[in-house]
Formats: sequence, structure tokens, C-alpha cells
Amino acid sequence: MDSLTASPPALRRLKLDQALALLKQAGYPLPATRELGLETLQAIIDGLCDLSLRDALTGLANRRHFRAALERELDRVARTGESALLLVLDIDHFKRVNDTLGHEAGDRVITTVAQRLTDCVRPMDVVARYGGEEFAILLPNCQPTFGPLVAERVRRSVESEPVQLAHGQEVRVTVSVGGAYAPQWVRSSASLWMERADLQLYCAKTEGRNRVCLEPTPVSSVSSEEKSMLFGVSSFAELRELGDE
Ligand SMILES: Nc1nc2c(ncn2[C@@H]2O[C@H](COP(=O)(O)OP(=O)(O)OP(=O)(O)O)[C@@H](O)[C@H]2O)c(=O)[nH]1
Repeated sequence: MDSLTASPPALRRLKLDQALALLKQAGYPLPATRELGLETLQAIIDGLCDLSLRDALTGLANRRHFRAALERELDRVARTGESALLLVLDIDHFKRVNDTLGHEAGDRVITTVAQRLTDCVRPMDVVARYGGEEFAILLPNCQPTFGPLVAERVRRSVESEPVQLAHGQEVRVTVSVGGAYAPQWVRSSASLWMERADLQLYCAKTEGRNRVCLEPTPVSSVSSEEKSMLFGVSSFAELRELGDE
């Protein structure tokens, strides 16, 4: 008997009520009936799955969801050779917003930036809140000639208008953007791709903020780590040995 079936009925009912309350609060549609039929159970499972993939403040994809999308995209690019761009963004001097206007104003800035990012990309692109004031956007099928244009559009969408706060207050914010393309025809990892985009974000910050830094073209050179993923070996020596066989 597993732990769920072993629970007393009252406890099970309580957990179910908690799940229903959570979904209701998040605005998920649930069947009106309180009968625990298949339809109700499926709606609860679907709702909880969806909730587990979203960031609570903005409703964007959360880190877990985004990492899975990156892995899927890497796999697709390795097979098809299409190009895909990853952008990472960080709100500039965000600590000042919190310190001078308060945490609630900071939250308002985060949700407004999230909305602007969502509005300026295609529905097929994945926008995520990756950390506190850090966002990431996955742009599948994005040609290198368009990359700089898209990244600049994203940067401008945040800068374009002040964020409206409570009591008629407003604040202007900007973002720094770093970007890297997925390596084509190579099996890479989400961490390596993210690292390369982060490096570009670091450049954008150190070069003065409110700017875009992108790796110029998709990387065609293959790192030793990526080579080992491609061939399933851990060192060049091992790779050479394989070639000699
Ligand atoms: N209001 C609010 N603040 C958050 C949230 N998550 C993180 N923060 C704050 O975001 C701030 C991030 O500050 P820093 O990492 O110093 O960066 P910064 O001030 O944006 O400076 P640069 O990135 O160097 O331009 C910290 O003060 C965090 O407390 C959140 O969900 N809501």
C-alpha cells in the first residue's frame, strides 16, 4: 500500500481541497461538480502541472520550464541545423527601484517588463522569468541577420515608456541584453548555451547597460565538452584512440 492510499480519507480530502483552492486562486477553470470523477481529476492534474511551470508573480515560464524548452530546442537545432537565439536580460540598477520606491513598486516593474517582453516577440518564442529581475527569451528559427534587430526591439520595448506605479507615480527602467545562438549540427547543453549568453549580458552591463551584446554568428567551433557529448567520449586522447581503431 503506498503512502497516498494509506492516508486517512479526511486527510486526502484536505489535500484535494488545498489543490482546488490553489487552482481557484490562480484563476484556472474547474468543472462545477464536486464529484471526484475522471474529468475533475484530469482538470486538477492539468492545472497543477501548468502551475508548476509558471512563475507566480508574472505568469511567465519559470526556470524549470525554460530549461526544458532549451533542451528541446538544442535537440532540434542539432538535428535540423536551423538557427535559434537565446537572449538573457537583466533590469538595470533594479535595486535602486526597490530601495527608493519600495518592494511593491519593484514587483510592478517586474510584471510590466514581463508583459512588454511577451508583447514584442512571436507566440512561438518562450519568455521566462529566470531569476529575481532576470528574464530569458528563447527564439527558435531566428536567422543571425534578424538576431540583432529582435534583441534591439526587445531592449527598446522596455525603455520606450515609463512604468506606471500606484498613486500616479511612474519610473523609467532599462534592460541590458546578452545573446548567443545555439550551436548548429552539434549536441550541446542548456548550461553551456546559457553560459555563453550570460557572458554577453556581462559585456552589456560592463559596457554601460541599456544595450545589447550578441555573439556575432552561430558558433561553428565545438568545445571539448560538446565534442564529448557528440561522440560519447571524455577526452581528446580517447577520441583519437577511437579514430585509430
Ligand atoms: N521587488 C522585487 N525585487 C526583487 C525580486 N527579486 C529580486 N529582487 C531584487 O532585485 C535586486 C537585484 O539587485 P542587483 O542584483 O544588485 O542588481 P541591480 O541593482 O539590478 O544592478 P545591475 O544588475 O548591476 O544593473 C535585489 O535588490 C533583489 O532584492 C522580486 O521578486 N521583487
